[in-house]
Amino acid sequence: MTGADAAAPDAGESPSVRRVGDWDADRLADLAAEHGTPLYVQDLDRVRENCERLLAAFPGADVRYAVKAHTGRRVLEAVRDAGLDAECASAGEVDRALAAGFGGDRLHYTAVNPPARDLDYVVGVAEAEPDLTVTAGAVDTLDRLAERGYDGRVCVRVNPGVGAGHHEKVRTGGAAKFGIPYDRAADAARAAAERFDVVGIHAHAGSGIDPDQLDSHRELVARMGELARELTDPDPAGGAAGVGDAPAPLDLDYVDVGGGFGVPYEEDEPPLDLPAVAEATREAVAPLPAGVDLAVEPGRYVVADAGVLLTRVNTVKPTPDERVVGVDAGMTDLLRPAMYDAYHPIRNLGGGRGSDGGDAPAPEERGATAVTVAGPICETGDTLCRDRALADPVRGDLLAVGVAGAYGYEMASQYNSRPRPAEVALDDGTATVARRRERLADVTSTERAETATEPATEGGR
Ligand SMILES: Cc1ncc(COP(=O)(O)O)c(C=O)c1O
Ligand SMILES: N[C@@H](CCCC[NH3+])C(=O)O
Repeated sequence: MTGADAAAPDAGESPSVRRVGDWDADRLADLAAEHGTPLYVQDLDRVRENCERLLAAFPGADVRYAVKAHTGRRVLEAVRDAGLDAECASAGEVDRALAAGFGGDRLHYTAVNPPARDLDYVVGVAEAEPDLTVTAGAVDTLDRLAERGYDGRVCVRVNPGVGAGHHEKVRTGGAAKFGIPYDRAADAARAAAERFDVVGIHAHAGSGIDPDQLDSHRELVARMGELARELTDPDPAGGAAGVGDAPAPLDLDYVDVGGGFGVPYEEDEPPLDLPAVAEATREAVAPLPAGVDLAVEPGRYVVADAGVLLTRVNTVKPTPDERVVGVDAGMTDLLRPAMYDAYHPIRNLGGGRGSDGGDAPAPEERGATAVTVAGPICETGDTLCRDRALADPVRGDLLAVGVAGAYGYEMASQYNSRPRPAEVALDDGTATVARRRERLADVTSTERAETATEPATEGGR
C-alpha cells in the first residue's frame, strides 16, 4: 500500500515535536498511582499524528513502519489504520504484524543473518500471503530461501558504503554486516531475478540521523537512485537489453532508502525539518524510472515522542561527589542511556515527601539540583542521567523520562531477574493496559517443570 492510498492527511497540522514538558503531569501522576511504576505510557493519538506527518511529507511514497521500534499490538493497529506498511526484522515481528492485521501486501521482512526457524516461518507465511516481500542482504540468504522452495517477492539489500546515526553502534550503512556491497549489488540483483521476483532494492543509513548528517543520507539516496536506473535500464550501454551479454532490465516496484529520521531528545534540540528531508530525498533519488516508487521505513519517528517512562524515586543519597537519586526503573526498562550514553529528558513531577514527613513543595517551587538518576540494577552503568539539573528530587517523587516510546520497552530485559514493566496505551484520552506488568513467575516461566519437556530447538511458534 502506498502513502498516497491512505486518507489524505493535512501536512504540518500537529506539532512536529512533543517534549516531556508537554505531557499532562496530573494525568501521568494518576496513571502511576493506578498502575504502579515503572510504567510506560504510549499515546496512540500522537502515534497517529506522527504517521500523518510522514505520509504528508512523502506523498506517493511507500511508508513502512519499522516495527522493531515498538511492537505493541495497539501501536501496530494504529499504524496499520493510518496506512503505513510494516517492516519486520524477525519472524516474531512478522507474527505480530500479521496478528495486528497487516496483510501480506503490507509486510516486508528484512532478513539479517536469519536463523533457520525464522526463514522456515516466513516462507510458510508467504505460501498463504504471496504478496509478502523478503529483503535479503546476502547471497547466502537468497540461497537459503531458494532451498526452502521460495520463489516469491524479493528485495535486494545493498550496503551503500555510507552511513549515519546517533551512535556508531546504530550506523548501519557502510557496516559490512548489512547488505551486499554496492559494487556487487547490480550483479547480485540480476542473478536473484533468475530465481525470484525481484521487486525492489533497499539500503538503510542508520538510526537517529541528525540534521547535520543529512549529507550522508542524501549520498545514500543518490547512490540508490543510480542503482535503480542501472537495473531498470532497457538499453544498457546502448546495447539491446537481454540480447547477447546485455543484462535484461529488472521490473522494480520500488527503491527503499530506509528509515533513521531522528527526533530531538534534548529539550532545546530543534526537530528535524521533515518536509525538507523528504524534498532532499526526492531530489537525490531522481529521476526514478517509470513505475519505480520511493519507499522509506521510519521507526523512531513514529513512536519516540509518543512515549514516556514513569519511575518513582525511592532513595536520595547525597555523597561528596554527587547527589544520587535512586529510582525503580533501570537499564532493564530503558537500556538506551547505558548502551549508547543516550540522553533522555527527565521531568520531576513531584508528589514525594519532605524531610518533615509532609508533602514536599511542588517541583516548580524547588531549586534545581544536579543529580545522577540511578536504577536498581547491579551495574555501574545503570543510570538514566548523570550531573543533570532537576527540580530537587525527594523520596516518593515521580519522574517522567521523555521520548521513551522508541526502543524503550522493546529493549527491556529481565536481567537481575527483574520483571519487565507495564505499559498503558492512551487512545483518545482513554487509558488501557497494553502490556501487563510482568511478575516474578514470568521470569522463571521457561524453566518450570511443565515446560521442561518442550524441545529446546522450538521457538514456541
Ligand atoms: C532495516 C532498517 N529499517 C528501518 C529502521 C528504522 O530506523 P529508525 O527507527 O531509526 O527510523 C532500522 C533501524 O535502524 C533498520 O535497521
Ligand atoms: N536501538 C537503537 C536503534 C537501532 C535501530 C535498529 N537498527 C536505539 O535505541 O537508538
